[in-house]
Amino acid sequence: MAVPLRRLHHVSLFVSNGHKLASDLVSKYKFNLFATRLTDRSTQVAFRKGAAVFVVNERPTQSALGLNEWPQVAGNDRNDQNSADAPRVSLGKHKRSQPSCLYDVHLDHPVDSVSNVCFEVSDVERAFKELRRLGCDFYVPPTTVEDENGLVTYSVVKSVVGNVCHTLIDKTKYGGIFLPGFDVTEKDWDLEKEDLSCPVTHFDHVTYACPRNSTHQVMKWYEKLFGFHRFFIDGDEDVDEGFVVNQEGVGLRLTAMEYWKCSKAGISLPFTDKSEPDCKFVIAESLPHQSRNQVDTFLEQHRAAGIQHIALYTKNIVSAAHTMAEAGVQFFSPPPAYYTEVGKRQEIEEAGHDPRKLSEHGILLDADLQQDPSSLKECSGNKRYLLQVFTKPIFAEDTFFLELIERRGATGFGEGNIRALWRSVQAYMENEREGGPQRKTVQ
Ligand SMILES: O=C(O)C(=O)Cc1ccc(O)cc1
Ligand SMILES: [Fe+2]
Repeated sequence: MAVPLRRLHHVSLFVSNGHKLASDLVSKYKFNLFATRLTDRSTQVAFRKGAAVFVVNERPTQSALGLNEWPQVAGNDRNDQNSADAPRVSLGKHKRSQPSCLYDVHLDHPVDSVSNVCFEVSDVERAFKELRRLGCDFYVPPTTVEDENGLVTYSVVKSVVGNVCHTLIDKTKYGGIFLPGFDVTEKDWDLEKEDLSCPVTHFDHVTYACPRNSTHQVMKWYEKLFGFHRFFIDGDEDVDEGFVVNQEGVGLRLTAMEYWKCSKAGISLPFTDKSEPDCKFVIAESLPHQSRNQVDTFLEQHRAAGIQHIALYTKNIVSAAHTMAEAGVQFFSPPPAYYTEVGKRQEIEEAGHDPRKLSEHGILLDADLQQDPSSLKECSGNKRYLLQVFTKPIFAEDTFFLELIERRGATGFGEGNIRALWRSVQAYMENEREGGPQRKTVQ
C-alpha cells in the first residue's frame, strides 16, 4: 500500500556558496532566516515565508566529509529493521558523531541543485518497511534525532527523478519549532506579521524537468509509493499524452499530480493551518522536433533530471513581484506586444487588472477554460484565471528558477502563459546569455 503523506515539510538545496543564496533569499525573495545548524563539517540554514520553508545546505568539500558519513544507498538487507536498531543521534553532546547533513544526504552533485522535497509522515519505520517492500532504495535508514524538545525520526528515500530524494520525517513526538539540531533564531512565530507587500503563503507546485518518454514511469512511481493522483491540467488533456503544448515552437509535455493530505492530528506548531492547500507536482518533458526549450537546457546544464522550478503561491502577485523586483530579482518578460494584443488586453482588463501594471514585471495572465463551479467564488466576475511570473535562473547555470503564482479559481496551468514564457526565455537566451543582440545568429 502507498505511504500516506501528511504534508510537505521543507525543500532543501545544495549550493557551493550558501552565503550568497542565503543573502538572496532574505534580501531579494523576502524569506526569514529562522533556524541554523552550524557544525565544523556543515552549514544548514532554514528560511521560511508563510508555510514555505527552504533549507540551504552548503556543499561540503571532499576533505570535510567524515568517515561516518551515511552510506550513499543503504543496501536491501535492512528489511527486517526494527526501531530498536535505528541509529539514534543525541544532540548537544556528540556533535562530531553527527552526520554532516542532518535530515538529508549529500549526493555530490556537480552543480547547484534543489534536490530534496521533505514530507511529514506519521510512522517512518512503517513507511521504510513498506517502501522497501515496494522496491525503493534508501540513502538513510530510519534515524532518530533528539534534543530537549523531543525526538523526530527520519529516513531519506531515493526517487526516480535524477538527483531528487525525499526525506520522510515524523515530528509527532517533537515539540520544538523546527528540527532537533537546529538552533532557532526567530523564536516568536506568533509575532511574525504577514508581509503585506510580499504575501507568499506556501509552495504551490514543484516542477520536474525529465528526459523524453520518462513521464509515465515517474508518475507510476509517485502513484504507487505515495498515492499521488493524476490531475488534468486541461479539460481536453489526453490520459496518456498529458497536456501537450506544441505550437509556435514550444514542444512541451506536462503531466500534473497531487497528493491527498492525510490527517494533520499531532503536527506540531506552527504548521497547523488547516486551510493550507496541497502542493502539486508537475512533470515536464520536451517533445522531439521542436526548438530547444527550458527543459532541454535544464537537463544539459544540471546534468541530470531534477527540480526545474518551484512556484510560490501569493495572494497579490503585483505587489509581491514589485517588492522582489525593487530588491533586485530579475523576472522574465514577454515581448511588449503581449500586453497590447487586443485579446490579451481584454482578458487582463476583464479580470480587473491593469495591463501596464502587469507589464512592469512580466506578469502573465491566463483565463482558465475548464468549468468547475466550486472554485468560481475565488475570482471576480465569472471567469477563473491565474497570474504567473517567472524569475531568471537563480544559480550560475540556467537551471533552477522560482515562480510566483496567484490563482483566481484556476487550478491548472495556462497554455498561453507557457507560450509567453517560452518566448521570453528564447529572447533571454539569444540576447542576454549569449552576449547581446550583436552575437545573435540569423537563421
Ligand atoms: O506553467 C507552469 O508554471 C509550469 O510549471 C509548467 C511548465 C513546465 C516547464 C516549463 O519549462 C515551463 C512551464
Ligand atoms: Fe510552474
